[in-house]
Amino acid sequence: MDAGITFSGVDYSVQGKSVLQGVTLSMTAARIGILGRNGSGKTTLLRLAAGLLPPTAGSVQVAGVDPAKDRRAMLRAVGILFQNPDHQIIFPTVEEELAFGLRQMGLPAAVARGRVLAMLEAEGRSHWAGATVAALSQGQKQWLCLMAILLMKPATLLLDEPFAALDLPTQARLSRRLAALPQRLITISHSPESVASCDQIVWIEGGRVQMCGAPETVLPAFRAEMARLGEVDADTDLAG
Ligand SMILES: Nc1ncnc2c1ncn2[C@@H]1O[C@H](COP(=O)(O)OP(=O)(O)OP(=O)(O)O)[C@@H](O)[C@H]1O
Repeated sequence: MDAGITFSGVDYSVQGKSVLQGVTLSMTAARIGILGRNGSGKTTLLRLAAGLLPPTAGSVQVAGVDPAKDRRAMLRAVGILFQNPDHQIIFPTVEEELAFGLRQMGLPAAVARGRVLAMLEAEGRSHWAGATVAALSQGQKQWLCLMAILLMKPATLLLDEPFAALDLPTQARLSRRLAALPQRLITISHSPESVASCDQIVWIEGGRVQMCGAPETVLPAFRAEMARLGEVDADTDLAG
């Protein structure tokens, strides 16, 4: 595996609001889970790691490269799956959407098309090639976005709640498929169960790293804190 993703003293503010403060992290393990409550800053962290946002202060490095400065290098380095596929999909048909990343990487149209059709066939979904994206359900759109990323074979996959819109059999299939991938996976979740098999857990709270380490250390502390907060009959502590 490569040198991973490092954050050094990263702050991120938007519209005068401080979203992340002093984040210093080294994400080098093969399977990394990012846990935290709603609004804690998880998605922002992922977007910084993908170079979609530049830090307000500090620096982010992906395999030694600033992801916000070298977008082309990032196509091979990281692929990001957004929580909402509607924020990701650009093209009207499945085939065009799947081919887009490959075309950006410089592949000729005929080669990109061949890879897209081969993947659809391997997935038993050849009939989807000309289908309009608007005709797909949310779960099917999420699957489409994941396939688009897998076609590009990035070294690290950044997954923002990848199971949120999927039914249980599809979740199980996707879990098996993700588990078998050779790439580094960084997965956001609210649920400690879904990241229990990761090698490294990053717990974000209020825009800061609350804890980072092995699941045996971080998950009991996270569960205890969530249980404590659940006892408190108020949501005034929720970031907003
Ligand atoms: N563009 C923006 N403008 C204003 N506030 C923002 C913006 N982006 C993020 N925030 C704020 O930053 C905080 C963290 O947002 P973020 O989406 O990173 O949280 P999250 O941990 O991924 O939440 P969730 O689990 O609910 O998806 C939230 O309070 C959010 O309102």
